Amino acid sequence: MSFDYKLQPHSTIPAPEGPLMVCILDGFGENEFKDEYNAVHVATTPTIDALRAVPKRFRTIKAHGTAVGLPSDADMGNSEVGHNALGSGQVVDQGARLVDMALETGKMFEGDGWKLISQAFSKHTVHFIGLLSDGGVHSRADQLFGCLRGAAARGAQRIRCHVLTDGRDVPDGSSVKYVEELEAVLAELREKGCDARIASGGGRMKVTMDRYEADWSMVKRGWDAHVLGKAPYTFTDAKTAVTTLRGPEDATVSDQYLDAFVIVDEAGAPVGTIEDGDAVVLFNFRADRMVEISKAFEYQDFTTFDRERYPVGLRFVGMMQYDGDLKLPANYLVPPPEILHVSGEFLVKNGITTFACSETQKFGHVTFFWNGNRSGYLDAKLEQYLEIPSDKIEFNKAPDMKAREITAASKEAILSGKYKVIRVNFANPDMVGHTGDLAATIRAVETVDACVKELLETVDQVNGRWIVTADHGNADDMVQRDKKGKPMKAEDGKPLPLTSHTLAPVPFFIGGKGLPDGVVLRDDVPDAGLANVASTTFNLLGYEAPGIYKPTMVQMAA
Ligand SMILES: O=C(O)[C@@H](CO)OP(=O)(O)O
Ligand SMILES: [Mn+2]
Ligand SMILES: [Mn+2]
Repeated sequence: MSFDYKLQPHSTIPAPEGPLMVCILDGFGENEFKDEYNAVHVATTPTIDALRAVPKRFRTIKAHGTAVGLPSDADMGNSEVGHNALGSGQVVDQGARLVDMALETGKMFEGDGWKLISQAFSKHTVHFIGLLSDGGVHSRADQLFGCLRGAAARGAQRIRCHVLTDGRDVPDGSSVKYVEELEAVLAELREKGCDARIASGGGRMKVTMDRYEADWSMVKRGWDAHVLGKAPYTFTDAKTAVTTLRGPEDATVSDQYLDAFVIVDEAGAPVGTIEDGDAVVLFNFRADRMVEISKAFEYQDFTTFDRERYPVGLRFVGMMQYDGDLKLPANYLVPPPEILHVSGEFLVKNGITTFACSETQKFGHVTFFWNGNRSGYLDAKLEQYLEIPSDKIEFNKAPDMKAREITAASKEAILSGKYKVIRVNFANPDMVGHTGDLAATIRAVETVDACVKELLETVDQVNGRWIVTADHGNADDMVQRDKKGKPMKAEDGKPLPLTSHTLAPVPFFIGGKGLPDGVVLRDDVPDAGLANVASTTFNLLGYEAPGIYKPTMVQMAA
């Protein structure tokens, strides 16, 4: 029987005259630490402050851990799982957890993806490329180690690791520690007779891990280093590479931005180029930053940059399949989560029009992730997706990013009368927060507050309704803290910046001139999280929520 997408009118909440806007403040958490390092708290935000003061129309919701399908409540939220939950109304086991289970049960080593790479075990090299940290957003080092040990135990003769340093999901400077940990595992494999080494690397924001085609030159730098063995810097070991490229203590380069490097032998030859017949594993489970490098490996006729040499007979797999529509890559180690019946499908199947907008850095978040990791339109006749090109610089240098352009385009869409749903993502609190630059992050938050004001006023002009929320924390804590929550300082007395997301819940606001006074937040869903937003969205559009979704957070007061 085919799934029934028909939406029923809500029993008490009437449909709005104007549109419903759903506005995501990326990386804007409601943190318990309300001190000078909380950019959300410190910033001057009259709009959001006023929203917080409206009774029964503001609450916080969970945005991390098991509430968004991550392995444990120690896992911070991120955009992928956050937007998946927001857009699908459901909590599914996410990549991190699925890989954990595949390793625990040994299923990983029985699948077709593993069979493919194992063809290279006896006579060729197996390469592992990915983000080396335990951030748990894109990858986890312990999962890499599990794969490495699994390959060596099953006969891999030669292994090469190509490591992207993090400093974004984990403290900056921790790259050295992760390289040491990996070197220890590789030494253990060498003792067992497997020739295992690190071959190349670079910082995640400079090499390989571009997303949404913001800057393909990053991917080319990765290809050159990992495949061709060409990079601006060569070293004979990875720890020296990372410590040298970070530079002197008073002028360090962040782990995120380390230049590409290649490890060479005493004669200066790269130790691990990728050759005909080799196997390549991308060990990140998260999709967005693996799609471009996957295309370079997978597509014979790839022309976006000159690969110079394309190894023949590669055995190429992703940790997961990163794009189900493109079937990219064709081979993978663990099947990705299946996210079915997302809210966008209900909308288009009921003839409801949508406008979705963000800048490049978050464009796929409000489209691809929102739609359960589907690329392209669900129905091109009913939807318009607008991407505003992001700047190609470090975002603390231009913390306004493209917020004003996004606002202008969204206002136009709201006023056009063409769309019933307007979906917007402001990247600033997250992207600037990741730089660890407190002053710039405060500015980012203030800019977004001003933009939200404009959007709310525009929605009011057309008697619409709105939801303002976020996908996870980031700007709400900009300092590393000890177990008691006390800000940590470096030896020179400077605070240690926090570049990662936080575990904080996020705000959830409803309102709008077109929202009847009686529509208020329920007080009987205290544990609600991002997955409860979709039901709420349908109610505010005047429909009952689909039965398979997490419960709504609103009701019409009696
Ligand atoms: O930049 C990214 O890739 C992640 C952090 O690793 O951030 P977000 O989940 O907000 O996209
Ligand atoms: Mn995000
Ligand atoms: Mn982020």
